[in-house]
Amino acid sequence: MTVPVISTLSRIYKALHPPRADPLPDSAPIKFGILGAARIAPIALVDPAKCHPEAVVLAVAARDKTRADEFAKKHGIPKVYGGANGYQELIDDPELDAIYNPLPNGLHYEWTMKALAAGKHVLLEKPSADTAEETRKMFELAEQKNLVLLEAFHYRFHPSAQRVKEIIDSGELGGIKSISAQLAIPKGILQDSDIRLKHSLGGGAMMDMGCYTMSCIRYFTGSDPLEVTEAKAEAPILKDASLSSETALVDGTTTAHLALPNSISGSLMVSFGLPGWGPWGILPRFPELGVQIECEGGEIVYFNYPGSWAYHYITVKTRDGNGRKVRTEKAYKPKSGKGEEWWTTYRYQLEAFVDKLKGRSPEHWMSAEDSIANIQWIENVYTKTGLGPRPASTFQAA
Ligand SMILES: NC(=O)C1=CN([C@@H]2O[C@H](COP(=O)(O)OP(=O)(O)OC[C@H]3O[C@@H](n4cnc5c(N)ncnc54)[C@H](OP(=O)(O)O)[C@@H]3O)[C@@H](O)[C@H]2O)C=CC1
Ligand SMILES: O=C1OC[C@@H](O)[C@H](O)[C@H]1O
Repeated sequence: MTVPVISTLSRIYKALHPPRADPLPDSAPIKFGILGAARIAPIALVDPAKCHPEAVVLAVAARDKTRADEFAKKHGIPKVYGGANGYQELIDDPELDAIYNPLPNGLHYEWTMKALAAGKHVLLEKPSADTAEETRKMFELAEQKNLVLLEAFHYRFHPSAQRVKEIIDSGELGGIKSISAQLAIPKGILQDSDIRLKHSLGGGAMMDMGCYTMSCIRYFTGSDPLEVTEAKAEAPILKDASLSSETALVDGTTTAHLALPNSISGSLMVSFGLPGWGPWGILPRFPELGVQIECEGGEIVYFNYPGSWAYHYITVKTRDGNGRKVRTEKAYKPKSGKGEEWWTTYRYQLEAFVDKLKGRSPEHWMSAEDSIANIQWIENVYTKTGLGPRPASTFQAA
């Protein structure tokens, strides 16, 4: 027991404090600029770039210049843009090759379109945009301009997600009968001011977390749903929940049932506010981070798909004439191909993004069609709940 705990902790430590990679003498690094001093940016791009020999974060922009300066100083980023035109100045910087867009969901479309228009490749945070139509337009522009656009579904790039897919596709367990995915955190974690709770910024649990569950269901079954058969959104979790329309349209918890081809049933549950348990509900609940796949000849439980780099397990239960067998697998490093045990999901994702920009074939990718279908089915869930899709951007592309 002691050894696995120590090896897990040392892997997590190394993932969060990655060794610096020296630049390659014969391959210029891809120079990234970051839109906004977002909380996700350090783990999703700054740290992965430090340990990638062909990536460097050269610039950051924030609405408030002081905030941009502080972020740049803390993360060793040489160039800073700030103020009302800061985002546009960053995008127009001729030294940059690629833009990382971790803005609130409702701003993904506008700033990705602007970045592509300025000739920059874009690594775009999930969910791609507020609507499928916006997502389609972004990918069309990227294609027209021969630029790379990737929705940052980092979990997909991790060997553990690929191992689960490999087990399913091997046919070892027979066809899938049902799949269920959850992503939920205990109540009290999000501040009322969080972008996830603002309808006008594309907030809502189905957007923020549901995009993962929808993506997992579609990826592991290898198909799009046929129908959202049932969907229910529960009240917002804001402490001062006045029922203004902005607040009332943000789902704190959503559950949905999906019909998929081959009579597969899918279900998802996402929440920003799992209630406590025990006396008066004072004991905090553990986050729900799993995918369960029931097949004709057994079952797979994949725990912690969004944070698989830190810790995960894949339990495979098989049933055959000889009874039941259970095995547990872990996959921090691919059996073949590039990767290290300590690489985060984001580091694997960056490897693929840089490979694509360098004209190499990434080992894994997420296609435009995949991103468009994912947000379309999120919209379909919202429609079924009665809340309706998130508001389309008012930005008009030139
Ligand atoms: N891949 C992953 O694991 C994760 C992805 N995400 C995604 O990343 C994105 C950002 O999430 P997160 O980092 O948690 O969010 P933050 O609130 O920390 O960052 C959002 C950034 O958007 C900028 N911004 C611009 N306009 C507004 C506005 N009107 N209101 C608020 N912020 C604004 C702010 O930049 P400025 O500094 O200029 O003020 C801020 O830094 C989301 O799309 C989210 O879904 C989030 C967490 C995990
Ligand atoms: O991308 C994300 O991953 C983890 C979640 O807790 C978070 O809200 C989301 O933005």
